[in-house]
Amino acid sequence: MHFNKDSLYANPLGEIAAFKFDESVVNVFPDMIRRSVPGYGAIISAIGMLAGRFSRADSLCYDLGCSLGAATLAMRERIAAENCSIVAVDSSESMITRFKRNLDSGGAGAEVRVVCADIREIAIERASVVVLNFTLQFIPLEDRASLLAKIYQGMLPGGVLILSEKLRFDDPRQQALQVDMHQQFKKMQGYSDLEISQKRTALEDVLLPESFTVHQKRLLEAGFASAEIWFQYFNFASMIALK
Ligand SMILES: C[S@@+](CC[C@H](N)C(=O)[O-])C[C@H]1O[C@@H](n2cnc3c(N)ncnc32)[C@H](O)[C@@H]1O
Ligand SMILES: O=C(O)C(=O)C[C@]1(C(=O)O)C=C[C@@H](O)C=C1
Repeated sequence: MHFNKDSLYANPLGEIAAFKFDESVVNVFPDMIRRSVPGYGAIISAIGMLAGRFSRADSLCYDLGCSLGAATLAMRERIAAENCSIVAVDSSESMITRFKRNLDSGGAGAEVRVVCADIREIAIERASVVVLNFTLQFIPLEDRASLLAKIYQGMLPGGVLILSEKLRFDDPRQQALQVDMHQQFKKMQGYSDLEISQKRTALEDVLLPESFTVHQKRLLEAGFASAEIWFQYFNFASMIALK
């Protein structure tokens, strides 16, 4: 994997284009996500642990919005069930091309199928584990309920959905505090005020965070028996929904 340092927003940009998962982001992605999402590494390893526990024989594990496959690779290491493979899906061709190239260089464990597609358009079937690791936040608000309902319907009884998201808070003081602490986290990771503010502009209208209450309500409406937060670090959280 390439570990180029993310300096995409380091210089003043005249016009700030909407954030896209293109070639320039792919080149710096592992560094960008690790320095932008507090707790990212902990979440990736827990996804591996959960896949080890919930994966079933003759089932599929889905990594939806897989990017360069960090969650897929963590799951692949831990899946011991017979005839259980991983379907990794992303709509960014640049991400998928790079992920396939990295995957070709080897590694043991569950079989992995890498697919370039829109997750709103693929079939979900025989799923024991489904991962949406910081992906749902990029799906238009009006499409989120139907996507979650499709996932629920494609899951086997006893299956798990791991949903990680940037959260927003209804209380204005909480919202201001948590956003501010996240910015402080980014500064401690070496991002400048300019980088932080230009990235914030690029993500506006692209990354749409919702509150935990909204996520939980929608998961229950999709059919899940329960949905709880298992990890939170400021305004970034990961939820477990059980079928
Ligand atoms: C923040 S990244 C996900 C990080 C990744 N899951 C990980 O754990 O490293 C969001 C990803 O979702 C993908 N994405 C956004 N909308 C999508 C859609 N409708 N269908 C498929 N992938 C999508 C983007 O291309 C991007 O790679
Ligand atoms: O909120 C931010 O400042 C972020 O950079 C978050 C975030 C994400 O949550 O996906 C946005 C885009 C990149 O993929 C990496 C991190």
